[in-house]
Amino acid sequence: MSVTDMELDGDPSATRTAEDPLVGIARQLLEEIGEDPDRDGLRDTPARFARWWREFINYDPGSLGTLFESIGTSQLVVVSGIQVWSLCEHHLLPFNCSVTIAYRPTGQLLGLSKFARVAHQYAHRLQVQERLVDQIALEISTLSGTPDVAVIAKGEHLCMSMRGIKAPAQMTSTAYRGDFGTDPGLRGELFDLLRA
Ligand SMILES: Nc1nc2c(ncn2[C@@H]2O[C@H](COP(=O)(O)OP(=O)(O)OP(=O)(O)O)[C@@H](O)[C@H]2O)c(=O)[nH]1
Ligand SMILES: [Zn+2]
Repeated sequence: MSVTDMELDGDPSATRTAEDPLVGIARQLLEEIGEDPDRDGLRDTPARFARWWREFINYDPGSLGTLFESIGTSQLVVVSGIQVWSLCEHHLLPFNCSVTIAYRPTGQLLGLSKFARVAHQYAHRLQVQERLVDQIALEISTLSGTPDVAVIAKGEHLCMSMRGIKAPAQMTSTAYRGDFGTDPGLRGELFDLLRA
């Protein structure tokens, strides 16, 4: 839901700007942790909190469908180092990932920027890293019309670094579709490229 003018009493002509319910939730949170939401410094915090959550959840990936005519070869295309931020669904704490997307465009060629747009689209929601890579791989496959897609993400989760076990660590997750799942040679070519 966005922060918008809302209809009052079912009368579409009577509108006013309604306060985002997230503002009230943030005020309650501040009170619960012993803060005064009306003190200097915190007065605008509930509205900022609401804005950042809406910005995160309502992320618009923009245009995704730009495709180019295939050049008729089956070269491997790898886009690496795509940095995304997501939120772990267990603790609502951020994790960041460096995402690599590879595909063998037997169908059409996908515009270069679209790989990052897709990665951000699926990062902007409550996630686990394993599902994030799976969803990106499926979307790239659907958009490009090629079954051969690999996605690798290396992430650090604040829920592990700043709380709980407090052991910063990197998690790597992979999604291999099509020949990437069955052909060790193709995966080897990808790993060689990533090492180069
Ligand atoms: N597999 C996976 N686990 C995640 C991810 N993000 C967070 N987790 C883990 O989710 C688990 C939730 O475990 P719980 O035991 O229910 O929660 P908790 O008591 O706060 O666990 P601790 O983090 O060990 O203190 C933790 O082990 C987290 O490290 C993710 O993307 N993938
Ligand atoms: Zn977590």
